[in-house]
Amino acid sequence: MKLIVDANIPAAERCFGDFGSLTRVPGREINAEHVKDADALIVRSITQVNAALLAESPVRFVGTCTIGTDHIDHAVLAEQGIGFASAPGCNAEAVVDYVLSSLLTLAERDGWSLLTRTVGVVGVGNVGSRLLARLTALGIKTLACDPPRAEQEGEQGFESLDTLIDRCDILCLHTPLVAQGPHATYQLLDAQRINELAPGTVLLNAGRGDCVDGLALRSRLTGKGDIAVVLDVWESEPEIDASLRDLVALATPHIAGHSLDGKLRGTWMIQQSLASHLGLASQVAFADICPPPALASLHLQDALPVEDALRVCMRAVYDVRRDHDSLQRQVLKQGVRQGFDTCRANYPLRREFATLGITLSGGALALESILRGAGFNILTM
Ligand SMILES: NC(=O)C1=CN([C@@H]2O[C@H](COP(=O)(O)OP(=O)(O)OC[C@H]3O[C@@H](n4cnc5c(N)ncnc54)[C@H](O)[C@@H]3O)[C@@H](O)[C@H]2O)C=CC1
Ligand SMILES: O=C(O)C(=O)[C@H](O)COP(=O)(O)O
Repeated sequence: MKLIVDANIPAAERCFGDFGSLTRVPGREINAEHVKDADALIVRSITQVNAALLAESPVRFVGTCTIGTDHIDHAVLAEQGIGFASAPGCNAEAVVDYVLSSLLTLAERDGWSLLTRTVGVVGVGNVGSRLLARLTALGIKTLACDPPRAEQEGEQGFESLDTLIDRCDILCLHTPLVAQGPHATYQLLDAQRINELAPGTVLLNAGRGDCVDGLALRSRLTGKGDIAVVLDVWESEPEIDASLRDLVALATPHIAGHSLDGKLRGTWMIQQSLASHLGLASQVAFADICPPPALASLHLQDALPVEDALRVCMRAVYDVRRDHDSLQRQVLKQGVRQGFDTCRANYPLRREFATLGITLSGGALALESILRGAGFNILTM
């Protein structure tokens, strides 16, 4: 069996080596020539899997080691009877870590408290529901918007997007890109909604770039300039709007989900799906491919203000400022397109909050529930 595998998929040899021979190709370069004699194609989000790619290909299985599937033409796969799997939820915890890191960083930079804000979460799936759970555990007031779920499960617990815009200090977008239909998300935040954001609002998008009208966002930032924006995802990646990047408070190159744990979980889930597609038993356990973290534990022995304690623990694991700075540096060096992709290809090792064990003593014992709520692993001494 011949497998074409995105070069940025970790542990691919370990996970897919038993199925056949692997050819590694950078995701943006995978083309019809590569797949003309392949049996399986394993991608991440940057390979457009469509009729043009698959027209002359005998591929029988496509797997994407990602949550999002907007790069996949599902109709073409169905027409050609090609098996498909994605990795729902694989990096959802990493995205939540990213959101908390971003919000606590902005709070510190601009002198406000996250704990007193109301946060609106748009898209309450694997990412949004985990984010809501952690925010709630931190005692933060939240509102949720998910019209497809409200339609299926009833309105209780869900609000309209307009209510969130009206009542929230912070708006976090975690919607998939859906081009058409009653719940389309293409430019969900259009010019009108962007103009309706109250001064001081923080807008964070870690869903898909096309869910926000970038030109309208740029006008709001160059005009009134009275909102703060965190963007991990962009229209036209990797050729992102350089002037929008200059205007936002935190700009990162679509890495919110790039924890090692999240990437490995994605690879492993697709390995499981391919094994089941082939009617084989999977030979790889997740524990076989996921290494222990370099930083296993941290001890806090006295009281700290709550948000300072959160930042100390969070930054021991992940600091979003590193990714923001790295994009800025790389864009200056190589230009927007190349800089964006270099940051992603050379992404440093990052673990999830849950990999950090925290022990507490003295005054720090009072921080137990808040640190656990933020996603850390509280160890007993
Ligand atoms: N920046 C990054 O690195 C990452 C980005 N993502 C993006 O985040 C998206 C969400 O991820 P998950 O939560 O795991 O997906 P999911 O499929 O579990 O949940 C998506 C939720 O959005 C809701 N939704 C759909 N249309 C909506 C609308 N018009 N308004 C409000 N809600 C709507 C759905 O009903 C669903 O509950 C992915 O599709 C992907 O595009 C995911 C992982 C990493
Ligand atoms: O899982 C998703 O959906 C994502 O957006 C991925 O985290 C993006 O990862 P890459 O495919 O860009 O490596």
